[in-house]
Amino acid sequence: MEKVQVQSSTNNYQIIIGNGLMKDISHYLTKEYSSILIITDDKVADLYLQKIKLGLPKDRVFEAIVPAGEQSKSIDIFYRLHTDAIKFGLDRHSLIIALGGGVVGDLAGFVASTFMRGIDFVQVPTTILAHDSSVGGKVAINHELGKNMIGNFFAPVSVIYDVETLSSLSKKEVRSGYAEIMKESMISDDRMFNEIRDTRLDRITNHQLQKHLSYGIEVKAAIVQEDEKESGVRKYLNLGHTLGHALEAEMGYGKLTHGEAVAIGLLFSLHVSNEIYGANLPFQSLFTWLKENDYPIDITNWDYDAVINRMKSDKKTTNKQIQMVLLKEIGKPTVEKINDDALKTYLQSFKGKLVSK
Ligand SMILES: NC(=O)c1ccc[n+]([C@@H]2O[C@H](COP(=O)([O-])OP(=O)(O)OC[C@H]3O[C@@H](n4cnc5c(N)ncnc54)[C@H](O)[C@@H]3O)[C@@H](O)[C@H]2O)c1
Ligand SMILES: O=C(O)C(=O)C[C@@H](O)[C@H](O)[C@H](O)COP(=O)(O)O
Ligand SMILES: [Zn+2]
Repeated sequence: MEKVQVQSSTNNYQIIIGNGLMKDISHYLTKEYSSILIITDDKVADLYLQKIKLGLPKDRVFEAIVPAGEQSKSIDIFYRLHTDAIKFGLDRHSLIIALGGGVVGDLAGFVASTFMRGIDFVQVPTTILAHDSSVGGKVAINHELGKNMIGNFFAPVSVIYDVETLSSLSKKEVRSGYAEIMKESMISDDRMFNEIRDTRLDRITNHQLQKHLSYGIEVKAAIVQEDEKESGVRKYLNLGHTLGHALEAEMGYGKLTHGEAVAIGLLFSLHVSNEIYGANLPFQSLFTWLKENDYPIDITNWDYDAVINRMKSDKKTTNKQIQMVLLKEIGKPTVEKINDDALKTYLQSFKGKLVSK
């Protein structure tokens, strides 16, 4: 078992990573609660809801199950969960458990942050991607016009990461989660970037996965501890997301997974970095890794103006000026303002590069 401590402005919480933690979840709760609401999605419920309930007191536990997928990060489902919480009689001494991937974590965390102006919540991540989403307290739902536009910074009281659950993930979800690990390596360490790039996701061992997850969590925890509300270095965790989020919204939530969209964004960030800084970042090498691991990178049908318009609703935008996280080198992130004309040129040359390869 591994423990990582994170200091936030409201509380100090632990990320506990290990095998088989879920069935003993009560051991890891730091207080007695008047009642507990488990929020999960229908796929995760089939796999793990009974298991987690075995470790909780029977008389005070309620459950709310939402449809699996990005579309559940919606205002309607958010409202329905508040209705459930009121009807179940939750009070200010109740706990919400977010059991699932990043969708459930972001959604349930936002419900917890707003129910009676905020009650405790625990993240119980079940995807690789959720090593990122469960840490750092960004909670949100989507607006039709933009990703995570309605949300909050609200730290969990703990993160209990039972990595045994990861064995039931599909290849698509492994791929999606690894895009964020790739991101964390790109903003922090050339050696780790090379190691991930040399990893074939269909042949990954448990040992490799746990090493990469621990690495990703350490990078994320250190950054959010230094800059919780994203006034500085936390922006680097947004590498690949200015384009990634625009694509998720433009294609329709759920068409591309978050990680698949971020993966395209990561490649684009290398392209723009090479163009702007005259750098020699490993565009070809990342492109090859993405193709070898079956990331969907078909960009032939993009409407550039629509994509640029979506990029403007990114939360880093100031005075309608898009800002992208770029790299001077692997491990040396920067933030750069980019005007719309330049962005269109970069998108066109990016497409040209992908088509010619
Ligand atoms: N708050 C943050 O800091 C942060 C960081 C990164 C991503 N995110 C958000 O996270 C979301 C993506 O998270 P995600 O990729 O985990 O998506 P997800 O929660 O939709 O999970 C992906 C799919 O895997 C299924 N699943 C979950 N656990 C499983 C398991 N153990 N076995 C089998 N199937 C399982 C789910 O039912 C779902 O169908 C996006 O909305 C993104 O914006 C937030
Ligand atoms: O924690 C962060 O900060 C991140 O940027 C992590 C991202 O992987 C994540 O997708 C996050 O939700 C994006 O935040 P947003 O502020 O761009 O919506
Ligand atoms: Zn992300």
